[in-house]
Amino acid sequence: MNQKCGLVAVIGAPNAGKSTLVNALVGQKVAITSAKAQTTRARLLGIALHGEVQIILADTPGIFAPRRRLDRAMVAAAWEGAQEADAILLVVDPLKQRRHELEPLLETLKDRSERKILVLNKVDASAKEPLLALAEELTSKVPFEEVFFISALTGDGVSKLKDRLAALMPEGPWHYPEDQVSDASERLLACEVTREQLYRQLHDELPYDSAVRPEAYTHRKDGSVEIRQQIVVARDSQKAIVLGKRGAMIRGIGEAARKELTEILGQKVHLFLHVKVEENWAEARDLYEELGLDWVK
Ligand SMILES: Nc1nc2c(ncn2[C@@H]2O[C@H](COP(=O)(O)OP(=O)(O)OP(=O)(O)O)[C@@H](O)[C@H]2O)c(=O)[nH]1
Repeated sequence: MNQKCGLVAVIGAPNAGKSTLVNALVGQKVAITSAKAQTTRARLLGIALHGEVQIILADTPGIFAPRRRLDRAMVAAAWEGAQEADAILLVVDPLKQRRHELEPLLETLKDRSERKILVLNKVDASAKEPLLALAEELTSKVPFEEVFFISALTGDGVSKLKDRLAALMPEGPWHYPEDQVSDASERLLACEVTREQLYRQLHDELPYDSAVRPEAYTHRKDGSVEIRQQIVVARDSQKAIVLGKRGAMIRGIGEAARKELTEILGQKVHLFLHVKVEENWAEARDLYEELGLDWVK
């Protein structure tokens, strides 16, 4: 058996479609997607299989100009993902290029020794001519070895990209068992599902300063799982928003998250959510560790 296995770092400005692409490559939902920028806080890995090849995808947090400690930790986590990679994919949304976030990435990428691949995403929503011009412009700035035009949403071009990635992976034994599509612990994945529901149901009312923290994850004797989570916000006024009138909002969030978790985990789920106010939680070191991020001063 000639097994192959390698790591691909997926980077790009927030909202470029990285999580959607990872899901499309893996063929099932592992990373959480959302229309709101910067939702990827923890680094989740997706594992795609292609014949004898295992492609490990680092679905990195959106990289943007870091201001606070949390942001800097996210950037560090993103680059850490790119460090040992056999290939770096830069995913760009041609419609919203977010130049202030893209330019520093291009600047850093151009001096890196890894194989670099440019992925122009969302071709389903873009015209052809500007796409070609953009590809030309970006390749003149960074020596990308290849350019792919894809739609992570419709799947257009994704299998071609996957074929190519598989061909690039070095020989070596698989790092993960065949049936494992993500090494994100179920605990963390469960928090991501709740966080996605928070974003979905509160839209722009939800402050960026909020997080979902795992409290307990217990397998009950009857085959069901009991999940307890904390929703952390920075102020009392935010707590009131999350709770809603007579708790209606948090009940709706919990119910939707529970349904999705039941489907993902394939077992009965009991989900308990608590809202906690923690001023300056973003500065709390233990939370960083729970999120799987390095503490960056
Ligand atoms: N039309 C279209 N929309 C897409 C495509 N790929 C992703 N999107 C949408 O773009 C938005 C952002 O996608 P994500 O996959 O969450 O983006 P991301 O780069 O992981 O974002 P961050 O987590 O903020 O870094 C979502 O609303 C997606 O549905 C695509 O190929 N075509």
